[in-house]
Amino acid sequence: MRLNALKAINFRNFKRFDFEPSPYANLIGGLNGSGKTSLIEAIYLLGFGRSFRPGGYKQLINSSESDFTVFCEAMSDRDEVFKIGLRRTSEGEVQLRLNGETVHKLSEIARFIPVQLFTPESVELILGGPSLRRQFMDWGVFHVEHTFYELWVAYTKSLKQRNFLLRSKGDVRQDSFWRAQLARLGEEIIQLRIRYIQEIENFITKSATFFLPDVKLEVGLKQGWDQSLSLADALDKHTERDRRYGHTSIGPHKADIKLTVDGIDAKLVLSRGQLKLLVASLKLAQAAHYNEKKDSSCIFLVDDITSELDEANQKKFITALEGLKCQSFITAIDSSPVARLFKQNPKMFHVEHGILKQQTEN
Ligand SMILES: Nc1ncnc2c1ncn2[C@@H]1O[C@H](COP(=O)(O)OP(=O)(O)OP(=O)(O)O)[C@@H](O)[C@H]1O
Repeated sequence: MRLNALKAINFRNFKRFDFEPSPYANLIGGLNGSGKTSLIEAIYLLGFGRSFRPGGYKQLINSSESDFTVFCEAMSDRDEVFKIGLRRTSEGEVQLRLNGETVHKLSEIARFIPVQLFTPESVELILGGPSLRRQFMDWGVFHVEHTFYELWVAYTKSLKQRNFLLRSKGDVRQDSFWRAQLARLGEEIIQLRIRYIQEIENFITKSATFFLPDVKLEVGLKQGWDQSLSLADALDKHTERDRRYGHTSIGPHKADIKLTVDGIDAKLVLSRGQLKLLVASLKLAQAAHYNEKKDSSCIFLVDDITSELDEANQKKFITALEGLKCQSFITAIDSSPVARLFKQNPKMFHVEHGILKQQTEN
């Protein structure tokens, strides 16, 4: 998938930007606070329906306006064109458009914009809690298994219902109904995740070897309950405890990805620089798997590449992106040295005080 055109109105410090990116590499330069991150944030928003930065959607609306709009024309690798628009107002109204029609679910537009993000905060994927790794895994499952989203929505609804019942010390018979629902949906979810992790494992180890040749990484899935039990049996076993604490303590909502080096948790043995390279490997592996499964490519958003990777690793990262034929949007304060790392010249842009201009010379 590639963006042929991207437009935003009243988004962060931009009154408006409207441009036609390269189908491959796009480099966005500009001083601190000029609007580079905001530009890639607009693309992320189309792929996830929310920002990757803290603060709610109101922060995204230009401070002197009351709504923002982001619009793109995307083209699949089979040359199908999708026109996607998202508008949010300060009153909380959300409008989503797909090919001129109103749609109601973010997932209906998100599945057309498969976005990978690599920023200075991405190291949290390893250092942070399991929810970030679940999000990473579920991005992949969502994009390759179309049944996943509905299953996940149904599971989370049942989980909320059961937790409400547990907190309010409700009817035991109702609890066995919700346990059965969770067990049925949860087993389906975990099967999709197991298959995904099995498939992506080789991509991850190959990509990690490229960036960290001396590290022997192992990847596994913690499914969220004792693997020797069915989810129904595990939920039964934990019922007393769950009633006492008022929430469901096991299930796929507690899953995690295990990343180990010589049997030890990667975050305990790798340096901070190595952890960044591991994150780069994970994101590129996910994109490579997506390419192979979908016969289509992801869109890569990379914020502040020079602060994240040394020059040799910037070169490796860019070589990997070029190999995957991904469309990329890469920001850097000084983008000229980064441009020289590409085999094919990237399209160059410059942002100054919320005004985007294309640069004609590298
Ligand atoms: N809702 C908003 N309305 C107007 N301006 C905003 C809004 N939100 C953030 N800004 C401003 O937009 C500017 C651009 O921020 P952004 O993070 O995109 O810059 P950047 O070029 O990535 O900077 P850096 O290189 O320092 O990371 C900042 O000056 C910020 O204060």
